[in-house]
Amino acid sequence: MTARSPANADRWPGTVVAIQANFSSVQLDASNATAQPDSGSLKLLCVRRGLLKKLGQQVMVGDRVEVEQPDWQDRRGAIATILPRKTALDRPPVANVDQILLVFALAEPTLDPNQLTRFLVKAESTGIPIQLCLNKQDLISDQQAKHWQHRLADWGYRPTFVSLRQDSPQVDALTAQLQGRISVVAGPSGVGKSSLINRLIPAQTLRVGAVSGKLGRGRHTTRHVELFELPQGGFLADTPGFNQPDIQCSPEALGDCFPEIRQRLADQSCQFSNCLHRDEPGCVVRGDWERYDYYLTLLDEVLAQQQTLDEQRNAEATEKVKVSADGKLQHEPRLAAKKYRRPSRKARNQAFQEICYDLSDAEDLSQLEDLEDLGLE
Ligand SMILES: Nc1nc2c(ncn2[C@@H]2O[C@H](COP(=O)(O)OP(=O)(O)OP(=O)(O)O)[C@@H](O)[C@H]2O)c(=O)[nH]1
Ligand SMILES: [Zn+2]
Repeated sequence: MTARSPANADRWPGTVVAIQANFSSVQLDASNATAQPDSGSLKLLCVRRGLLKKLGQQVMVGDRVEVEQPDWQDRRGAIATILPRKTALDRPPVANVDQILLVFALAEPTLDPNQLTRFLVKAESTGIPIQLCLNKQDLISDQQAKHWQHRLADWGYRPTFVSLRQDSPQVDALTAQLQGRISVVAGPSGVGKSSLINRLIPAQTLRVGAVSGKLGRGRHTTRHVELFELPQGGFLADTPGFNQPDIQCSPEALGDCFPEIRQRLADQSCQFSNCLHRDEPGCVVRGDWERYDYYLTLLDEVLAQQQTLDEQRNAEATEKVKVSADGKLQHEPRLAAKKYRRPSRKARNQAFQEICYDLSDAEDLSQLEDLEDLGLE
């Protein structure tokens, strides 16, 4: 985390840990502690400076920001700068994620290689590094653990085996992997994600980390993403948003989501550069490896998806689909030029309400110009 420099002495660096409506909860860096007593590990409820709004810059959970004019008493401030993002996940919407912590159980529920593959491919498709954690080691024999270790090594993964029922030293190894990083926890239901988070973040921290007032929504609502600070530094995002592993990537990109394929293509090349590794001649990927059939199944899925998308795009280009009062789809020709269409009354009202909401928080009056832009003055 960056320390404050004299040049930006009135700006306080921090990380956005939650967003609700127009407010961001910003956890200030611990390095601020010397400048303001009690400001380290302090959260401020912040609005966006008017200029950021004019530039159309949205704040995301995980964003590194600089806060101005902190009101230490009321714990409020204004976000003056959003620093460039290293990464930006879509679902869940979190910026600067360093790794995805994928949690599965070795038993109860039974470790299903097909389901694990779907989650792994989904995680790989983001391009963000993956840490695989296999929990409930206490429920299987050493021999079974070895079997999974070798099997997953063939897939290209080196998981951390843990048991949250026992004092597992491997949990410390996991702690070290998470330190100083932003990690998103993902995995199916019942594998022990909550148990792991409770182990990694003692109850005290969680209580302190809980948002209040205007930000106070449950941490398990789908829209809500929140980062929890780890005692050793770093943040964990626990979110259900990631947990439907619907694979959305192009057929050409799917191969990149399998370490086995990456490995084969690192050593040699297929005859055709756009090879999808099915039945093309001169393919170096096709062959006798465990997950090849899973690859083919997922390939069929993404090919079907792409076809649907192409059809939708073609239809959208020439016509508009509307749902009539009796639930039937109606096709209408598309209006030629956008500028002749007035925004709907609903859209204008919504935009108006959003701006009023902002104004009621008295950020500054420059947003009145936004009203003019919308023709609502
Ligand atoms: N035997 C055993 N049981 C465990 C272990 N870790 C968690 N459990 C149990 O597994 C069950 C599910 O754990 P949770 O932590 O709620 O799992 P989760 O992944 O958060 O589940 P969801 O909230 O449904 O997503 C609970 O009954 C835990 O007590 C473990 O290491 N060994
Ligand atoms: Zn090929």
